[in-house]
Amino acid sequence: MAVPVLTIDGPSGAGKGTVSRLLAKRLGWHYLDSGSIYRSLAIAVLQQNVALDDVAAIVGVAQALVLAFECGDELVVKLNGLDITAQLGLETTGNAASIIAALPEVRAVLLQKQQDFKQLPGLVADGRDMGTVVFPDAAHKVFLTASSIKRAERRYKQLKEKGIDANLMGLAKDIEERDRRDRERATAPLSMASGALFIDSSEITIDAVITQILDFIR
Ligand SMILES: Nc1ncnc2c1ncn2[C@@H]1O[C@H](COP(=O)(O)OP(=O)(O)OP(=O)(O)O)[C@@H](O)[C@H]1O
Ligand SMILES: Nc1ccn([C@@H]2O[C@H](COP(=O)(O)O)[C@@H](O)[C@H]2O)c(=O)n1
Repeated sequence: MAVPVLTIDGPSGAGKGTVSRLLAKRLGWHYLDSGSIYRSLAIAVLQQNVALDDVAAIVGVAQALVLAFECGDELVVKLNGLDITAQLGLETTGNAASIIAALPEVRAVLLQKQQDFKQLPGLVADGRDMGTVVFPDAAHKVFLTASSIKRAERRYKQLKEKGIDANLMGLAKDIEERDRRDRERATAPLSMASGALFIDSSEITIDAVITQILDFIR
């Protein structure tokens, strides 16, 4: 039986994770936060003091990566049995993830780990290349974006709520730099999949985004 897949790609802070988690719950489907895999790898690489340009060593860390995901209201991620959820959302983690995600050898190792999430009754997958590379045959594809200043403001609020110190201008600069790297890399760059529904969430609520996607897939 074919497994229905809904892919939601877009830049950092567009709301992909929030919307995907809520949709997965609503539909009773599995959820893949592919960014958390790249982020977990970045944490493992940094923990082991591997340089971010040492391709062979990073591939070794990727091959040995043992991750467990617990998807409740918040996603809990364990690396080799240890809870790394608190480190996942840090900007340093996101920036390191984006640097190693540009390496084709790393993407090749992580491809199957992501495809393994495709299981009945269905999957909502969020990331940068879900609809273009990882699940090109997905039944439904969405490209979710928002202006970079809105995304920086949302990220700022999110970090402050977690008690993490943040600087709005610094966040905006980091987000733009990460977007540029994700869009311009040679392998699996961030781009809109053909046939995807385009949504700009700058001026609309999370509920409105969810309604548009549910209307699209029904
Ligand atoms: N339409 C919206 N209106 C207001 N706030 C929103 C909207 N969409 C998302 N947010 C808020 O923006 C923040 C970032 O959202 P989220 O983490 O889902 O983005 P993301 O695209 O998954 O980012 P990343 O790719 O970096 O993981 C969250 O605090 C979320 O609640
Ligand atoms: N499918 C994906 C998902 C993520 N990345 C890279 O990881 C970085 C962190 O992702 P978040 O979604 O958690 O912000 C992101 O900037 C990308 O470089 C990816 O390449 N492909």
